[in-house]
Amino acid sequence: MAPHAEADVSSANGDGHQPGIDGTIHQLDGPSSAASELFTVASPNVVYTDSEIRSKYTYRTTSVTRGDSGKYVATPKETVYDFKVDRKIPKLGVMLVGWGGNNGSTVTAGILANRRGLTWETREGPRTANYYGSVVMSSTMKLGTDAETSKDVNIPFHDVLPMVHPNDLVVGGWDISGLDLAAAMDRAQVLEPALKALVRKEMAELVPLPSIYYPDFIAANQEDRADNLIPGSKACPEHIEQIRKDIRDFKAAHHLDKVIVQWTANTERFADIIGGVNDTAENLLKAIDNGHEEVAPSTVFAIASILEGAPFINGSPQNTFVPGAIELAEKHGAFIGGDDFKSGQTKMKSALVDFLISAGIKLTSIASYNHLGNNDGKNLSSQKQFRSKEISKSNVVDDMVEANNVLYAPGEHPDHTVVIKYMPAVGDNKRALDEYYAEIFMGGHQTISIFNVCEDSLLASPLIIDLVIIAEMMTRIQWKAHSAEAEANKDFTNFHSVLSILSYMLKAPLTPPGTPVINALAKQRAALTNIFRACVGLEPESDMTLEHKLF
Ligand SMILES: NC(=O)c1ccc[n+]([C@@H]2O[C@H](COP(=O)([O-])OP(=O)(O)OC[C@H]3O[C@@H](n4cnc5c(N)ncnc54)[C@H](O)[C@@H]3O)[C@@H](O)[C@H]2O)c1
Ligand SMILES: O=P([O-])([O-])O[C@@H]1[C@@H](O)[C@H](O)[C@@H](O)[C@H](O)[C@@H]1O
Repeated sequence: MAPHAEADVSSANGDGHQPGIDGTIHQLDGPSSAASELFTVASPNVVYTDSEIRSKYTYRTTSVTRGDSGKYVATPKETVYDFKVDRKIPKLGVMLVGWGGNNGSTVTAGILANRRGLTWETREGPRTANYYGSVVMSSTMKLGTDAETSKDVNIPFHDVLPMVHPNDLVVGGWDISGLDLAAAMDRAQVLEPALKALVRKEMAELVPLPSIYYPDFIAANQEDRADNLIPGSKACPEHIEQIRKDIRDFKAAHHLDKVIVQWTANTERFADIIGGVNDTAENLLKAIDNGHEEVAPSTVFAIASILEGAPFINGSPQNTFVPGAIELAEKHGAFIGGDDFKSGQTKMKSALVDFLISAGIKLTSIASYNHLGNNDGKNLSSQKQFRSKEISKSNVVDDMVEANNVLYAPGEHPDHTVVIKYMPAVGDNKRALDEYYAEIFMGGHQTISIFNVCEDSLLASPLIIDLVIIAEMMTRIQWKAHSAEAEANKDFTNFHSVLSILSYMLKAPLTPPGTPVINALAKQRAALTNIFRACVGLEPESDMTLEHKLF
């Protein structure tokens, strides 16, 4: 295989041929992406054609105003939307920036193992490939209640809309380290030897494309792996064009319908927001033309993806999406999402804090310590990179605190500290130690202490998959305000460029400018689930179960 050639993870041979694309592997494994018709919605508001699902959806909210007396006035509000879902499941490629890292190599091997239905020996006995930890592939949603038994009927999340199957993903990407994916897998020290042996041949065929390297944005301790570089140490138009060409070439080589780019490379330092440099789309493009040193590699990848029409997702905490990048995405109608995979300690926090505060327990202190020994931890041992992570890990409680003005006065919030230490010995198996301290009834206290061993890359990899599948699904959903006289196809439009629907998978969710950030895990999942349900004309999941209460 030519050096730096990306390849479908399913390529069972080394000549660059993509059997997965041509269906050879599929014929062996059977089509995994055939849209399973698990259910249809019987409603005058939902119409199925061969190519589309159309639904008329009444969105019910409550508008609140202050009356003259100072009392709130709550007014139920209804807005009717038309949704249109393209049922054609595309041939989808994902290009990972940082493909040779722990996450990149692990998710690639995981997709390959799932696609081939591999089973391998471990100390605890045989294990078979799965997608545990993926909301899309391993969780369910309530479809409704059985008409006869009144029991809940739950369906796999993946079946609510015609989504891409991760087994069908064609994976490629870039890395400043030139190791092939088999060597990268060994370097990562994440997967069992028996599993690695089963995928080694295919993984060895996968070699990351050279990437851009601006030393000032990541820890100096990363320099020793930077041997696979595109010339140039600061942003320039040539870097944009090279990355755009890489995306086009990857799409053409694998006969893809779409490509999604996802950053799973090192955490960068925050970029300064500078008027005239990165505050607008025009200034940002000009800054790149002028080789401004404050434009980060992740922002260059985001710009290249936006200009190439490829959704770009940031799995790291840095402020990739400077204001100019967001404006550029909006101008081009391109999708972006981020920031920072929410995989372990913070995911737990965004559920536990929601539980405590919504239970009326006054959380007063959160101490979050963690140590890890992988290369991510090595990079984060540098203060500027740690600061990026500290920000994304610290803001996750804000919405839940602000939502409870009984417990917290305006501006009041729990003490919250985040510590990350690099301890090579534990490798990818991050230790997260948390103490939650709260005031309870009549001056009492509750102390919750958690010791949480997160195998970081095995928790992050399913999120990488979910982000790709959901972002791609969003490219096939359009909406318009319902009006009987509107022509059938007139006025349909995409969701906003900033895909806040991805929040569940992210620590510091990016939202459309001026809109609130929701970190509470249950709310994030409900938003994702209920938007997808609305696209097939179904009401939001309700746990009222009046049918079980109104006898
Ligand atoms: N549970 C998790 O693993 C988790 C959770 C949240 C966020 N993250 C973030 O995901 C990212 C990846 O995590 P990881 O454990 O895989 O880290 P890693 O260090 O193993 O992998 C990062 C890879 O990016 C490469 N890289 C660095 N700069 C690059 C550039 N400019 N272009 C291309 N490649 C570049 C490195 O060579 C490395 O191979 C980190 O930013 C981390 O903070 C990870
Ligand atoms: O998602 P989470 O477990 O809260 O956060 C993790 C941090 O605890 C860890 O230090 C870092 O290396 C990972 O990239 C990830 O961000």
